[in-house]
Amino acid sequence: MLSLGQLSQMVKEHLGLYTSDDGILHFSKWVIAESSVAGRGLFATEDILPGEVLFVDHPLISGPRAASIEIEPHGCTVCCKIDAENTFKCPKCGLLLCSEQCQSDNVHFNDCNVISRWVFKIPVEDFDYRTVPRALTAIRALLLNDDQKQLLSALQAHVLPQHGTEIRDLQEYFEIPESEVEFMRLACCVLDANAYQIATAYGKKEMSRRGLYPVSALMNHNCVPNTKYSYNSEAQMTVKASKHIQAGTEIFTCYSGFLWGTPSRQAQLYKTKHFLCKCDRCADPTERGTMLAALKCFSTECPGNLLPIQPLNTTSAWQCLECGLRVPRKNIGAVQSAVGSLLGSVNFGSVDSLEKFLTTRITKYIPKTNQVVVDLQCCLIWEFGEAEGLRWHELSEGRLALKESLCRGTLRTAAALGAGDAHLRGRLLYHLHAALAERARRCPDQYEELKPEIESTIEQAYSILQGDISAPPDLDLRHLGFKINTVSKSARTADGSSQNIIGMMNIPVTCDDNTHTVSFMVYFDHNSVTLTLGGHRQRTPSRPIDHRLNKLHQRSAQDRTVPRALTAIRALLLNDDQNNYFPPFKPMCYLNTEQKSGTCKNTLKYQKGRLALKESLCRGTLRTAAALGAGDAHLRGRLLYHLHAALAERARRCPDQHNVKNLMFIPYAQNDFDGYTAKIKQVIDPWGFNVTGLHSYPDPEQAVYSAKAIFIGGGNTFLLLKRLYENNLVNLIKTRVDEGNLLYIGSSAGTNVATKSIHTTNDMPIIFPPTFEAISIVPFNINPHYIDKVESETHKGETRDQRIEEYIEMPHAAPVLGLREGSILHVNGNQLAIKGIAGAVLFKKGDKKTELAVGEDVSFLCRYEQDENST
Ligand SMILES: C[S@@+](CC[C@H](N)C(=O)[O-])C[C@H]1O[C@@H](n2cnc3c(N)ncnc32)[C@H](O)[C@@H]1O
Repeated sequence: MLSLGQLSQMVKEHLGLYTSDDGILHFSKWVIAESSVAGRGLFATEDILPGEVLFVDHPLISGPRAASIEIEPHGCTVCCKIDAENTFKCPKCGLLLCSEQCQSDNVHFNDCNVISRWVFKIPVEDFDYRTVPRALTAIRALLLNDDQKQLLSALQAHVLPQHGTEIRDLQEYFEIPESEVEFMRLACCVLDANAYQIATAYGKKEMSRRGLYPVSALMNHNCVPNTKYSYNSEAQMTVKASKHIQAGTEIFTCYSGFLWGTPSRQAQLYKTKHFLCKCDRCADPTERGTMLAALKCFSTECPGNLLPIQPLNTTSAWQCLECGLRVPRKNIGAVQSAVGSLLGSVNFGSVDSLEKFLTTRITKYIPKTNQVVVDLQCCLIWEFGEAEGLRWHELSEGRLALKESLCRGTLRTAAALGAGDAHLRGRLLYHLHAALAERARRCPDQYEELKPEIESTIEQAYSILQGDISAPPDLDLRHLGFKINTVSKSARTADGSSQNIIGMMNIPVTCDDNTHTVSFMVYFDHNSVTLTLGGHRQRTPSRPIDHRLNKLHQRSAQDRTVPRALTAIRALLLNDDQNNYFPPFKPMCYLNTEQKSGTCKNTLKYQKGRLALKESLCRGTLRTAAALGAGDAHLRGRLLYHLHAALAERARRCPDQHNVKNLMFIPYAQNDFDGYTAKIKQVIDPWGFNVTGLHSYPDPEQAVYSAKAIFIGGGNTFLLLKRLYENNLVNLIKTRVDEGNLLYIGSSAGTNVATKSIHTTNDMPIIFPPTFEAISIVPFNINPHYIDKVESETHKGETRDQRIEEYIEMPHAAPVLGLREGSILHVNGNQLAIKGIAGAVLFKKGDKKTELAVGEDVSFLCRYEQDENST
């Protein structure tokens, strides 16, 4: 047996081999000492603050967890991928592998070398594919050097017949030297007493592993620990204080389920670690008032709860806190078994049945505070907003509210137990934040009210979970304040690879004193977030340097977990010339469009116009050729070929452009959404369309994504634009219209917002939109309901012409098309025509007002380029 001094020295050397990310060797604020709880333990030598790193440990050995192999036997023993179709047995040693690459990996080379030295009793083909992987972690102990073997042997081992059975099974297949059998058996006993399950990356399904972390192994257990631990992608384990640890006190971890009731924890600890915990929580029948173990009183008249009289005695009778009824332990056991059987009937794969079971069945038999209820509640929390079919945008109002209240309830329970900044608390705070953010997205009016909690929950969640491989991949971005609109989490990219897409995100980025709003697609794959440029840049009025971008830059200097997005974001700081070299856009696959490769600038600015321009140039040149009498000349053939290709491309982009049946009405310009929609419906439905109001959809963005045609009605333009921005619809509508995927109809205010800006509306500015910049389907302004000056008019106010002229004099002014009542501007790609019955007028800087007749082609307006510097 090593002395404490020798053990401390070995531990120091072990830690010294692996410095943490910050380069600090965390060994200064604690020592290894005799513990009154059990054997040796770690003790604080100084006060340690919550969140302080105690040490960063590295596994002596790691490998598959025997229990998980029983459940999921098809894991690769090198990369841990579970791939039943491709896994195969190594012909030399019988270990499972998933690829040639894994077979030639060093890890496998070493494993195989040890095993293939043994004499085989039966051929590899006859091996049960579980047997060798189950023993693999212990087999790897044979590869340790002498010092490491000594350290392993110095750790606590429960040498009992139930530990090490995997080595006995291994001996059925191989003749193994006795010394190796002995050491592997010891390794199994040490592993069972000390190993930690290694967390996997968020959302990644892989074979579960355990690791023997020698320093962590010296921490004793307490049901309310004062530390938390997390893993990075190299399986390094960082142990931090989850609460203030006073100098001289013992440093504890928790070996059991934190939200389990005392009888369950006791049973598990006894069975696996061979001790009965006597901590304060275990000694308190109510477990700090959380009543996690409580059962309903057996007396049907009584609403009270039963709890163990002496929780530290596993045979203690239970008693009702209300009526005092005493129940023998064996009767309690019978109820607990019945609850267990009831749980066996639940289909855990179905959230619907889980929710139904939780809300209608289980609470008939056990109190709402019972650990079984709390556990099921956690299952729902993790699923709502995250699982397939239950993504944020698909979540019903009821479920969103339920998620929020379950998060709050479970946070209360964790706080009552004294969890401190435990991983569980971080996870719950993240989920509460996400639920609140979703609520704010759905009800923008509530944003101001929700904002403080949205920010504080993510702040706390971030400080607890940062650097943790199992943390949600968008934690960083949410913490930086980016609003992420969930669209879909799984989609296929154009190159065929499967990606998880969180959604679209608009980031204001400052460049040359102008703030650009840039749309990104947000992807994540297990432990990183990727932002991909997509959508359109929009210039918005100048704002101060974007502090979030700076924050991201600063963080990159010290934090390796900065999302891979950083490089993409930095690219936004390039000037226009550099921008031309920016790599081609990736297709925005979830919108089902394929954007052609091109420079950033081209794709952004001219994508829409060029297809339409090509079409109209082909037609124009064909007309010229025909007028010249070209006949079937080569030139005509070439032009026809190009016209055909342009038409085919248009048809590909909008396969059913002319097959609109449903019209999405956006009533945001008025306040009576239902009444306004009903009015429009009454007129349009009889024409063979089905009109639905956007307000009737739970997720407006999602609804507009799916719409083929929208109609934005009139009312107050300021109010309308504000609501469009609040619902993130401005960029979305522009993108979809430009791609040819969405038909746009606007009347009055709906016409104003389709233009470059709303400067030329006739409405009163009753509310502030974030900017006057509008959807910009056309690059000029419109004045709807244009009225000519009536010479006999005695009214002394400004005429419409005077008002428009005032705008035209401004440096930022674009041309203004005045549409008289009964006029329509028909936009088809780059072809613009005045239609209807009343004609229009055009105001341009430096020009006199021009009359435009019905039928007139005004496509030239589309080519109007505003001086970029004048905004
Ligand atoms: C990982 S070791 C902890 C370090 C151990 N005390 C040592 O000296 O190496 C786990 C073992 O320590 C003992 N232990 C840990 N926490 C305990 C507790 N709260 N009460 C009783 N025994 C405990 C149990 O025997 C358990 O199996």
